[in-house]
Parts: sequence; structure tokens; C-alpha cells
Amino acid sequence: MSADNGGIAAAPRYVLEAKGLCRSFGGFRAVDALNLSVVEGSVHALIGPNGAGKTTVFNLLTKFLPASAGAIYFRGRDITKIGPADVARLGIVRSFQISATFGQLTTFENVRIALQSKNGLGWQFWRSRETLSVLNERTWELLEMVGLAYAASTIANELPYGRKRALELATTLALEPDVMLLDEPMAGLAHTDIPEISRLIDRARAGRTVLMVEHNLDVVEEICDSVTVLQRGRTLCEGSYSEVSADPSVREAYMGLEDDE
Ligand SMILES: Nc1ncnc2c1ncn2[C@@H]1O[C@H](COP(=O)(O)OP(=O)(O)OP(=O)(O)O)[C@@H](O)[C@H]1O
Repeated sequence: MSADNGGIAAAPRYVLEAKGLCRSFGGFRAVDALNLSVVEGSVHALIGPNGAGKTTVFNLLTKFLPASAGAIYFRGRDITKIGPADVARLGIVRSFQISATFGQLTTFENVRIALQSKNGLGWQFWRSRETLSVLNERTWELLEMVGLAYAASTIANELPYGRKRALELATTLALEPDVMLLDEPMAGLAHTDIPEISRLIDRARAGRTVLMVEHNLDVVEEICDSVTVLQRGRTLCEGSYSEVSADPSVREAYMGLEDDE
């Protein structure tokens, strides 16, 4: 990245940072002095073996769990002490394992409810026709964006699994997140659904930052700009996919590859 100041590269702007983040369970340090810097506008993957602490990091960043030590910053502001609702209000929104859809409602209703909650209309279904028509318009846009307009009147529970993921993405996007945290977006998907959900995430990144925990390394390679590899609650390695996948410690600890492969 060159800048006007004589070709000196501009410092990256971090949207989300963790410094010295720790979380213990009893005497066990699940997250151990973790430093994480997520560049604004990037798609950043958090990978690592089972039990490395990825989900705990997500829980700490979204304040579902308090940190034992360390600090979290959002655009340079210390948000270590604020609660989960305030984190969401700042635009840090978690999807997939948390944003359950309402199974008995239609695809359309699910997205509109998410929009209602974003717009402070809560559960008030009796709003003026004008208000609802604005919401309806945006609902259609979101459904089009994730390729679900054709299934607008389908009951969410009746959608195929891959389509449910697309619906979850639409309900998350309805909240207009600045930073979208995706918890294993490809987990449980059929092979054939993975390219489509990858494509949707790639499209959804426009104008926002994505931090995702993902085990599928092909997906990480394809859509992520940066990767942090966790091991035993610590950062083992950080960089682009090609950098981390070439790192001998990562190959040994995570990918289980021999050096001569
Ligand atoms: N509430 C808890 N109480 C006690 N131990 C916990 C708790 N939550 C997580 N742990 C432990 O912390 C460690 C990290 O767990 P975590 O779920 O964050 O790992 P992970 O990298 O997300 O793993 P996976 O890939 O299997 O989802 C594990 O050893 C886990 O057993």
C-alpha cells in the first residue's frame, strides 16, 4: 500500500483489537495473553485445532464472557468493560451459532423481524403501513442479495440446510453490522452448498469487516485476507493464508503436514 507521504506505507486501520486477552476456567487458561488485530474491511480467519480457544475468543469479543485480563478495542476505543448489548449496538454482530431463525415463520418474516429489531420497532407488528412498506422493501433487497427471494413465503424450518444458512446471513445483515463475526459458517454444510455460502460471505463483506472461525481451509484460503492461528489459547502465527500455511510450526501443530510435503 503506497501513500502520498513519499511512498511510506500507511499503517493499517484496526477495527477490532485484543491485547493481552486472557480467560481462565478454574485453573485452566483457555485464552492466554492473546493479541489480535483485525484490519478494517478485511476478512480475517481464526483457525486452530479443537480446543485452541477460538469460540472462547468470540465469546470474549462479544462479551458473552468477561475476560480474566487484557483489553479489547473497537476503532481504538476501549470496550473491555461494556456489555453484550452495547457491543451489538456498536455494530459488532455475531452470526450462525447464535442468530437462530424463527422456524415457524416464513423466510420473509424472519428478515423483516430482524429489520424491525434493528430499527427499534421490536415486536410491534402493528406499525403503520408506510413504515412496514419501507421494511418490506429492504427485506426484499436482503432476500435478493442472499438468493432467497424465491423462497420468501417458505416456512424457515422447511428450507434446506444450506438455505437456512443463507437466511441467517440475511438476518445478520439486516442488523447492518460493521464487524460480522461468523462462527464456523461452513459447519454441517453439504459439499455442494459450500461454494454458494462462500460466495455470499464474499458478497456480504462489502463495506464491513468479517472475523470468522472456520475449519474448512479451502474456504479460508479463498475468502480470507488474514489468518490468525491459535494454539492452546495463544497466537501461534499470523499472516496471509500462504504465509501461515508455509509456517513449519503451523504445519506441524495444525495441519498435520510433513515438512517435505
Ligand atoms: N465454560 C467452560 N468451562 C470450562 N472449560 C471451558 C469452557 N469453555 C471452554 N472451555 C475449555 O477451553 C478450551 C478452549 O475451548 P474453545 O471452545 O474456545 O475451543 P475451540 O478452539 O473453539 O474448539 P473447537 O474447534 O472444538 O470448537 C477447551 O479446552 C475447552 O474445554
